[in-house]
Amino acid sequence: MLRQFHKMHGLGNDFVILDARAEPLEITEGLARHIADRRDGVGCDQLILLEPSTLADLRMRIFNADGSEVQSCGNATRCVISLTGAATIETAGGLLEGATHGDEVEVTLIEPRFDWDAIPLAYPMPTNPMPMGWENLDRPQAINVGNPHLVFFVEDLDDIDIEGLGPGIETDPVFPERINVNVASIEGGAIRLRTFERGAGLTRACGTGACATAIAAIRARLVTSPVTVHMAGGSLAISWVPGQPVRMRGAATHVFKGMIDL
Ligand SMILES: N[C@H](CCC[C@H](N)C(=O)O)C(=O)O
Repeated sequence: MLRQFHKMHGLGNDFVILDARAEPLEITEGLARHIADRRDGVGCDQLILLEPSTLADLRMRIFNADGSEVQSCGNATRCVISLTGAATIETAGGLLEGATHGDEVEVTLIEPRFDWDAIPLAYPMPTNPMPMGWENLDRPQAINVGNPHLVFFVEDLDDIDIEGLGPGIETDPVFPERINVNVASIEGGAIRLRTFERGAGLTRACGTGACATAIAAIRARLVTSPVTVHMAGGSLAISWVPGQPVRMRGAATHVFKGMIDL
């Protein structure tokens, strides 16, 4: 069965978006992996499935390149708002709101959660920072912004082998749902970030990673809100004050429309 898809990206973090609001579509882990495959499929970091919602303008489901279905995706949320004009989006990570401002999209995610069992961690432990380390990365903050993130601050990003360290941290048993790994440095009041994503590996940008890292930096008084987060694919403006939802603003790019035989 031929289905139309949209190829989009948020600062180089790329997506295949299937709109199943009019005609239902079942996505298995294997089908998500196939579509995401950059040789045998269309190729993307995450597959995004749009469905009807009784709570919001639409429901957005997120499948990582490894096929795992997860709760939230900041960059894809901006793309879906830009593509559909939706103002509210239901996700497994919470109800999100957004609006387009010129060629940028602003999204209000959820109020972040910090308790060990909200990340989740496998057992009670402080999360700010966690009393743990992996080689030359230690004492990270663990934050849930709809999906789980670990944030390390380092002096020099270029000293860190994030592709070598990422998989072992992502799958450490202390994280029963695995975790997204963010490594950041503070430069001139802004943040430079690289993210090894759960289920997708090193991506050119991570929206929820930028939110979690900005929150961690504000909590540690390393920066003040709003803060710019620079990533390989571009920059996001993040705003957050304790007790409030986190907000991000940045670009969303439509690349092409295609057909796929499912
Ligand atoms: N890898 C993430 C999902 C995609 C998040 C990222 N692409 C974003 O823009 O937030 C996870 O497993 O929670």
